[in-house]
Amino acid sequence: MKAECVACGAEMSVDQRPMRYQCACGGLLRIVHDFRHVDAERLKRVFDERRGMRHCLHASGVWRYKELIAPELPDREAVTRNEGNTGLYEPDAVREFAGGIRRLHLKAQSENPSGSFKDNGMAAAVSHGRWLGYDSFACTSTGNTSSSLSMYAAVMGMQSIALVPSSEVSPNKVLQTVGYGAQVLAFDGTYDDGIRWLQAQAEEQGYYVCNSVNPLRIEGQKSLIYELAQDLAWQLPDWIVLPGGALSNASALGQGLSDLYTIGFIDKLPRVAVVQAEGASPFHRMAAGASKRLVPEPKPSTRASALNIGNPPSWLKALRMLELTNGVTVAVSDAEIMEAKACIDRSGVGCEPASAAAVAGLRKLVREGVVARDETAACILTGSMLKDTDALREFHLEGKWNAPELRNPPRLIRL
Ligand SMILES: N[C@@H](CCOP(=O)(O)O)C(=O)O
Repeated sequence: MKAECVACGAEMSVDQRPMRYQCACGGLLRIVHDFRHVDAERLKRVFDERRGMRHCLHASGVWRYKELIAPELPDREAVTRNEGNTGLYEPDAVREFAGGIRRLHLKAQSENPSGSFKDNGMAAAVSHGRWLGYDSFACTSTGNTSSSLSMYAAVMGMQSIALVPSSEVSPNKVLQTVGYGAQVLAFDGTYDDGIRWLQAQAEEQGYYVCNSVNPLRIEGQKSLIYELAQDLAWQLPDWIVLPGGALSNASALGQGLSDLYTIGFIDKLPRVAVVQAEGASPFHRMAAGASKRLVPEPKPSTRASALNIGNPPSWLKALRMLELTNGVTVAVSDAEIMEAKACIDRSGVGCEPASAAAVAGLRKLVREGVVARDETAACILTGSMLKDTDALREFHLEGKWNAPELRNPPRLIRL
């Protein structure tokens, strides 16, 4: 597989150990494909046929698109838990909440087997790591990446190591990671500190790193936009709106949209909006400011714990995506996030707080007139409602946050 540095353009291979995550200049890598001979119409038919399949590699919502993700990877090395194939919903209440735009879809990546969007990318990363001969897989995580990694490591019968901040993470996610059998190492600090440690130690420890600094994670994750496009008969909405923490989804969207456009699957690029939490918004501050270099936030803090990241490694990839799609960024408060979450939960779709940032951000962009009421959008829901049950308790039982009309505490009765 050929990779290219996103900062300086240097080319290298990622076909042998030690796995490379960065160029000598410090830039992250992206996988480069040669799509010149791809027949778009034939592939669309193949992807449609695979959509109806069950119990085989191509039934996966990632490996359905294997030709565009990792054509060189032998099929026998591809690991799957039937990831992808997630639901697409149009709840009217959420559309109204978001400002009453013409059409709003929610793509529930939360319906992945470990309950978050990470599975799309993780399926590709662990498969690649196993192909290279690794048997120890590591990540640092606020809990979704670690749950996903430990699930796949368990499926492969291999070891996983998860560095997890000792505070401001959801216990549900940590317990899920423990349950799948990872060795969890708790530390004082944030995701950013964990990434620094892995960058320095992984090779010496023999770990294959499964965070989104790994270009294969991004390759797998781009299947999200392939699947959404296929869901919608290859007609994407005017806007794709997604939360931004480590910015892996923003990067994957850039890669996936560029593929779809280059190959000719779509003839128009949607605009993309990246929504950050106010307490952890270095990317938004950079995009809104004059300098195009990310200034890390030393003490990120948001209730949407999956977004609690001050130094997102993929910021340059995400910036390129904004340039490609004429995209925008916006920041929303924790109260706005929790209100949007209550509305999404009440619609029957449900999500974790970080996901709700997408809908809160869309609402703000409609209010500001950036998104017009006659436009269409899809919001990406990244994690399941059960990923953070403390958030439900705080909102419904403890009366935290606003929007009392959405509160629904149980009533005590005497039988
Ligand atoms: N919220 C994430 C942060 C890790 O991001 P990654 O994209 O580097 O895996 C998590 O679930 O840990």
